[in-house]
Amino acid sequence: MITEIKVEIKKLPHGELPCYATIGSVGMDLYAAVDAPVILRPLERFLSPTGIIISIPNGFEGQVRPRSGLAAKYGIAVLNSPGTIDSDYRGEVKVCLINLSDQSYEIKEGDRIAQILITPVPKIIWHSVEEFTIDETERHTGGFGSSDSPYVDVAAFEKSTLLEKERILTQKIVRNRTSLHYAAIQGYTEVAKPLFITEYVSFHRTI
Ligand SMILES: O=c1ccn([C@H]2C[C@H](O)[C@@H](COP(=O)(O)OP(=O)(O)OP(=O)(O)O)O2)c(=O)[nH]1
Repeated sequence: MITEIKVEIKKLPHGELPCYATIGSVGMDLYAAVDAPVILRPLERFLSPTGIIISIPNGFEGQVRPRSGLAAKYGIAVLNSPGTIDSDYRGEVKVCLINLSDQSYEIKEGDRIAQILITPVPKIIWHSVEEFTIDETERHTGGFGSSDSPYVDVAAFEKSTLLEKERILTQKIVRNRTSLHYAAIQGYTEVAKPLFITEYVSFHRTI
């Protein structure tokens, strides 16, 4: 089912209405509303006008995203991707382009330089707590590439609670037998055993 939402738009003299390139496109192309061609040298950036002003309904945002063709073929990216268009913004929509290639790139009037999506955004009301309702998660505090390593962080493992040890072992056994090995060596076999039966079997089935 397709939901249609009316969004008010003003087309400036130099602008063109963004439109969907195909029936199934989710982003609408934004056009460069430049008076004269602009040469973007390598690593140069340019805030391109688009010639449109939009009034996004409250509860929605505009996202300015790059076009993959421009990126893949010419190294042209949207620097602040995705650009955020606030619902209370009444200025001209602009696109901050950057040339990440080693060749100059020419932007001409009417070029399709980016795409815009209007998407719903819930209003968040912070609810301060001392403890989270759901505190134990598979990721826990891991981030920034933590899931890359198949090995148990020994120091962190030693310091963790039994519940955390179970969590670490569950994750690591599925990825790599080293942690199970470690658990057995360190005498954590009671923890590892029930996990061994379920996780180790499924590990072997998936490889
Ligand atoms: O790619 C973009 C990003 C932003 N804007 C406009 C609409 C947006 O509502 C306004 C502010 O953008 P943002 O909040 O990202 O910028 P800021 O640096 O935080 O500025 P401000 O202090 O004005 O919010 O600039 C654009 O036209 N194109």
